[in-house]
Amino acid sequence: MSAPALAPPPVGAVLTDIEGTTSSIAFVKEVLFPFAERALDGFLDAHAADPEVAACLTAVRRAAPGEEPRAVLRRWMAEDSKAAPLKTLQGLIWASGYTGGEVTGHLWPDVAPCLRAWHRAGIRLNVYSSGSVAAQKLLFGHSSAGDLTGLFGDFFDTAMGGKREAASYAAIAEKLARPPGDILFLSDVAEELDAAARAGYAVCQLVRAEDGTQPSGRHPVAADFPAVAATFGLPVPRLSQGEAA
Ligand SMILES: CSCCC(=O)C(=O)COP(=O)(O)O
Ligand SMILES: [Mg+2]
Repeated sequence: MSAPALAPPPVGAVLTDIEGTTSSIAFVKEVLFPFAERALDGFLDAHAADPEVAACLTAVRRAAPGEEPRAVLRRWMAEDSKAAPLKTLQGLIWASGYTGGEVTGHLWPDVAPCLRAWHRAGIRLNVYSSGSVAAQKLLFGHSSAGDLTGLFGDFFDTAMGGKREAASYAAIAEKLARPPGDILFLSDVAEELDAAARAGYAVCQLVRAEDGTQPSGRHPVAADFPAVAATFGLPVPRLSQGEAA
């Protein structure tokens, strides 16, 4: 007789990535990034002296001495660099798009019902993205499912360290005052999951067909958030037709 499959240990908190996990890669690459690229010059012309913008430009000059900061920012955009000054500036630029109604934060239809059910069940929800904390709050605050910011406890960006470094996840667990094994990290990127797993987290790879994500073979996979819930013993809400993936 074969041994019964062991249930995974209960999850007390979820830490979720955004691009490729809660939201489509196409939204980030085809809506958000081009919006920031188009608006960059006008934004810098109007705001270069604002303290937060000036600090970003100083950081760009320090990172690429002798180069024109706008050219550096455009190169970083083309490379999808996760450099902090670029991410901060993108967030500041997106603010006008979200608040003016030009941009709505994309969420896969299965995401909000699960987040609400997990929150109701007392699971602490948190975000970790390369996008700045301000940009994360904009996306969830102006999302296709309404303002979801109240569901989240903490938002983390690369101020905690890179997403492919185990130390970042250890630092986040400390901030959340939880043992790493109590936290489930959700991402589409295998290297991020590797790092979180090294720090002791439970992990799950989101393999969303529409994004063309390939399973790494190194981690549990889920096609959507209800599949995450089923695998890790979290509440599974009943989805209406439009919310099913
Ligand atoms: C906060 S929304 C914009 C996402 C972004 O700028 C990005 O670089 C994607 O990073 P993620 O870590 O969410 O994959
Ligand atoms: Mg991602």
